[in-house]
Amino acid sequence: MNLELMGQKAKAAAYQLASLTAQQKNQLLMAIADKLDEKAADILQANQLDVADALEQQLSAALIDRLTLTVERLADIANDVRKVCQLSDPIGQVVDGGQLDSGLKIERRRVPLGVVAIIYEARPNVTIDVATLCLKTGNAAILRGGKETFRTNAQTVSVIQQALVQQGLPIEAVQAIEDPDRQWVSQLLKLDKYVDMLIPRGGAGLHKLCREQSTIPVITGGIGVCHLYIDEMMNTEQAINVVVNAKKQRPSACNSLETLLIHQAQLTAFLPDFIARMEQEGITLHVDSALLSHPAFSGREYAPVTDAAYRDEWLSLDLNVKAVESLVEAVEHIREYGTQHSDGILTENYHHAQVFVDQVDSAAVYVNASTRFTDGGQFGLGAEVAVSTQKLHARGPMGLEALTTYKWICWGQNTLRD
Ligand SMILES: NC(=O)C1=CN([C@@H]2O[C@H](COP(=O)(O)OP(=O)(O)OC[C@H]3O[C@@H](n4cnc5c(N)ncnc54)[C@H](OP(=O)(O)O)[C@@H]3O)[C@@H](O)[C@H]2O)C=CC1
Ligand SMILES: N[C@@H](CCC(=O)OP(=O)(O)O)C(=O)O
Repeated sequence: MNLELMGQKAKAAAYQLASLTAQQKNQLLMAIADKLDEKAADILQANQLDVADALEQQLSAALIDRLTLTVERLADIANDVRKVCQLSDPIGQVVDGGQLDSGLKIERRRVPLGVVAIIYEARPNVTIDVATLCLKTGNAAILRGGKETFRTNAQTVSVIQQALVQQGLPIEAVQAIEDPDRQWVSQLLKLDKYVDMLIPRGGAGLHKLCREQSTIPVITGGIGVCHLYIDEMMNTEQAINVVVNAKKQRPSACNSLETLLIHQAQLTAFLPDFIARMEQEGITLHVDSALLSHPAFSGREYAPVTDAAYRDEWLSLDLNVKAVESLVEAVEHIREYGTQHSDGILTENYHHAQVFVDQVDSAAVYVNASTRFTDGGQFGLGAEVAVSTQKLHARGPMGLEALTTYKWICWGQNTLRD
């Protein structure tokens, strides 16, 4: 494998993609979706081998859940590609502009970034989501997925490349680093001559590596230590339903709930029903040591939460619980232990909701809703390339617009500056 050559070819492909019409790009995406359906058996077979290896290595349940494709999941992925077709193409949109006194007519026009590289977890849908969003925005992509999903990714990338060929486009528009050796990741980080944006999706080690070694501008898709705060003014039953959804709907995802903060005025009314429901749902509570003495917890064994557990994701049916004296204390806890991903308040008080929204510095802040909504599909973006946990140049679920930049186009009539 020659990464320099890969970069060169990706750049050349990107120039070609940049001048495709919306119709041509949509045709390509439809071809990818149809090929995914056609090749479903091959993809699922490769995935079964990846999953079998992961099971043999006794990898975590969260990793295996992310890695696993089913007939339904694969059909959903293909349908998501079709949904991206239906979105309007941001490329070529004139953001603003006008006629200047000098006579120049200027336009600020949306254009592709060029080449986007993504390092991501062992989650096969990401390969398709990222590739289709990049192609729809006229960007070439270099993909480096998690080592546990290399067989599945080889199949899905091949499907994408077959669709590219069918549409008369260069296969280098979507390339994958197929060798799992991490030395290629280190080399990729230095390809600034060809790669315009790097998106590392994953944990702290990956982000540190990219921050320290990448010569390419980086947008981080970071871990989600997500919180819900139950305010003193909140209906107990509704709050419990939201907590169950945020924790249980897909615990392996980065936007699932890890820590529940409860206003102390709610404890007596809330805890008995809450504890019973958690038992019923199979959710294991990890209780703050200061809260363990509450009578609602007596007669049962609970492990106290460690500081480290507050700072990390469970990604399983485990949940930290802590009482706070005020909204201010809840916000302070989230500032200290959160990862600026997704955090929410459950309240019937509009003013409290506003304070929370203003004071919590996360990519997605929720009022009376589950944190599980932080997702490009759910936000109406079709899909996502990552959930950015930084502020520049994109934040939260990154859809089509996040894969564009703009250009100033200046139309003159042999116009000269005075
Ligand atoms: N906000 C977002 O968009 C996303 C957030 N996440 C968060 O990240 C968490 C961790 O996920 P996980 O899969 O464990 O992530 P990892 O950081 O372990 O792995 C993600 C990718 O980075 C690579 N990688 C990690 N460390 C290095 C390194 N030192 N050198 C080279 N490559 C490296 C991995 O390669 P290899 O295969 O060799 O291990 C893999 O391809 C999730 O729980 C989730 O919260 C995950 C995805 C999206
Ligand atoms: N946005 C996605 C989760 C984001 C994601 O892919 O990250 P992860 O679950 O950590 O691999 C969803 O809601 O399913």
